[in-house]
Amino acid sequence: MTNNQSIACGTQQPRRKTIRLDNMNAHIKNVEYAVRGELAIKAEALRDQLNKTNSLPFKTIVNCNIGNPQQLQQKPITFFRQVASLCDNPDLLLPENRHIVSQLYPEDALHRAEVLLEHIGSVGAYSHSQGIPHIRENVAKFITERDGYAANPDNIYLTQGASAGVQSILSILVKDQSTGILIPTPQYPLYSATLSLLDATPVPYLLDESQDWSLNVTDLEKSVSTARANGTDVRALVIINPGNPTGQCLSEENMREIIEFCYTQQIVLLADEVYQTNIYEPEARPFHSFKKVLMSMDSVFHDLELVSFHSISKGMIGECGRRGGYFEAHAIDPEVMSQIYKIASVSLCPNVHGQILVDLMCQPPKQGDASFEKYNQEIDTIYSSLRRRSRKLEACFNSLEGVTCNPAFGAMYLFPQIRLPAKAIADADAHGKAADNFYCLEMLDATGVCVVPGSGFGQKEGTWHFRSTFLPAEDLFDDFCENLTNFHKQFMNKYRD
Ligand SMILES: Cc1ncc(COP(=O)(O)O)c(CN[C@@H]2CONC2=O)c1O
Repeated sequence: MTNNQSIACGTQQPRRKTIRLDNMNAHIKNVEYAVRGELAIKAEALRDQLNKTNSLPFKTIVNCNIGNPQQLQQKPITFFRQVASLCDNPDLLLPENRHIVSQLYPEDALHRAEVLLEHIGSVGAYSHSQGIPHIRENVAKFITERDGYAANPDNIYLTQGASAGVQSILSILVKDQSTGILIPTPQYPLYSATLSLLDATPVPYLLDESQDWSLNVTDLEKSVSTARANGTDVRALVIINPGNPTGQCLSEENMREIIEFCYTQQIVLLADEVYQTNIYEPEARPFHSFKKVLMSMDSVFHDLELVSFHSISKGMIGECGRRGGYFEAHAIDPEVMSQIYKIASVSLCPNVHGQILVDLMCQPPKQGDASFEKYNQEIDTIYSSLRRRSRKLEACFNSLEGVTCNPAFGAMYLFPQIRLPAKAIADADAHGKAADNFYCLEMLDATGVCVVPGSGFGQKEGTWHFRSTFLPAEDLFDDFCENLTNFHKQFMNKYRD
């Protein structure tokens, strides 16, 4: 029987797919990214269910799994959206429209959009692959003003969020499986996921929960010497400061030790500083950039290879969806810089909307500008609310039986340790789940709150954690904490030994 005949009478075998799980890129199958993993997928399914029935014990899903402020009703910064909307619709700037538009937009927003468009042309055009030179000059100016040491626009790349910058630099650094990259435990899984994709060797170093998640250089040295003894070519150290998921903020002294360590061990320092304005104890734990600390040290260290990352997704801005960020590549071999440029050019350019927001993040309204008061008031309102919510949720977690939680000195997360009854761990095992994952699934089913199990970030053997943002809107926060408290009591009673 011909194929057509077999199709006609419905007896044809299903056509074998060309691309299948068994023959696709195996490195992709090894990738894990818990921030949007099992819990987040189940939360979306429950959200769909809520839209159809009210059969669940809660009315909404609260996504505390991801640092996505505007998903949880945080308002965008007015000035930023004014300038962005004018850049998107330049006819608004035409003289014949000015008398109407100037009733809706402040003078400094109109002027900023005109200046940007002089350098951009159209937001619909490809830009320079490194990012628009004018914006890179503004980023360099921001870094120089922040640190007190010069930054070169040629060493700055605008990126599709910090994620794209991190993945680009790691792909340059990783030669083959023997390449080792030091990543913290716990870590933000962008790093472990990208190393899986590149088939590189993650070299974990433990953060000390008993010391506010501090980093001990002695532990770094042990990790490096063990890895190198096993034939791993350890080349780079990832530092997330302020920390995700742990919220720690490094002291200047600790940073100097880390810089000396990298310099003597011939290790490239990758400084993920996307939370540099999410600083909740600025007196006790201020933010210092690694670039500033490096340049403040003896000039012998100034040749250390350092790549620093920043993003528009965090801080008080939270423009995650616009995908904007940058990295500054310091003291990188010029021939390697050419390779970085080549790879950037393969993707043509980062999106221009994200670039505009990077410009606004780095050069916001200044004292005396028409929009300064409103801008400052919006930033302060968001900042003080984040700080209050951080402390409220920390206190809530520390009030729970068997739970301890370090304060968040920075970032947007808390990472409490949960001590679970043996029966709960046994039940988790029976369900084929890690104990913290099982606890988080039970929390989601009972409250609609979606968090991420500590196993998605890595944790010290024998400990269990979960990560939650403190982003739910402040007017819902007391209910949010009460729901978590009630769930925890029920869970602990259910599994009490
Ligand atoms: C430490 C760190 N670096 C980089 C990024 C990437 O940011 P971009 O949006 O600029 O690519 C994130 C995002 N934070 C993720 C997303 O939300 N919750 C998280 O843990 C992050 O937490």
